[in-house]
Amino acid sequence: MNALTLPDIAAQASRQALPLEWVGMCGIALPVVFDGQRLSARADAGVSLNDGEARGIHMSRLYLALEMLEQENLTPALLRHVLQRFLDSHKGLSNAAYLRIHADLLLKRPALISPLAGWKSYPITVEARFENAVFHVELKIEVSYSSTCPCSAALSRQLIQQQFIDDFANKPLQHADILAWLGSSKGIVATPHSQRSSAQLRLRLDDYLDDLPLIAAINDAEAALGTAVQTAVKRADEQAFALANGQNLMFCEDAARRLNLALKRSSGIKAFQLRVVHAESLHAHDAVAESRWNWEAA
Ligand SMILES: Nc1nc2c(ncn2[C@@H]2O[C@H](COP(=O)(O)OP(=O)(O)OP(=O)(O)O)[C@@H](O)[C@H]2O)c(=O)[nH]1
Repeated sequence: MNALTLPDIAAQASRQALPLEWVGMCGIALPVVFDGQRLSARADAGVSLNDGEARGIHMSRLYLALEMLEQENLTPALLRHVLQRFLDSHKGLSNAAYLRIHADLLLKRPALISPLAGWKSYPITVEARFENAVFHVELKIEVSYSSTCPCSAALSRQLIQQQFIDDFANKPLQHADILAWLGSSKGIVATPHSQRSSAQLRLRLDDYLDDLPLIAAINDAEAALGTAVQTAVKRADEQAFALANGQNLMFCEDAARRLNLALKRSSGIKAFQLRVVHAESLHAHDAVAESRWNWEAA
């Protein structure tokens, strides 16, 4: 059999000599390891194509470099190695390398009162880039929480007062009657609206971190928000959640401000952008607030 040489189109000269900012593959399936968990991930891997004369990059070389992520814990150092391999395998063609990893991180969360626990899924993206010999890592994290509208709560309280006036006007106030009234539907004639809400965090990390502060950032964000969505829930937990929401009324502006203050204190973060989305049950549209810190400077 004749040994034919395989045609290599990527090695041809480009008809239009033009550099490209990003060339690569998106949506590559691969397992990654983080905090002892094997996560099912999707990767976007790319390099710049600075040599405008070259027809194409070598996709397979980027793909094969991703093997490094299969066994080793995902750290800034590992991401840097992968990006360095992207560049080493594209000498003369590329001077910037990019990697985005999308996955869902599962964390076990205890119930508020009962001795139960359940898993919660957090969509994360780890984004690393090597540009002009400088290495950067960013994290994107989504955290779900519950928010109860403070305005709606005040309006509901007013209606409850009005109902109290209607039911007890010109009557002697008896403790037992009031207690029974409070336990009836008239005692809560109006309820404030609450919604499942989402905080989308984009965190630029300090240089030379040993680990990705994903779990710490999630924990700090949930502590600041106060009413993270729950996993396993018995009635005692639901009651505690109702109380927590009643003590934690917030507009989207409140949520954004709280997160801003908490993330400034969170370690390993040198800049951030955040966006909170309250998927309103009052409206068919969302209430949204955004905040950033050090973003342009970092
Ligand atoms: N550059 C480029 N390659 C593509 C594209 N779509 C598919 N490929 C394929 O990706 C495959 C791998 O490309 P290379 O990494 O250059 O493969 P190779 O030449 O066998 O590997 P090397 O010898 O390391 O260069 C090739 O078969 C390409 O046809 C595209 O849009 N651009």
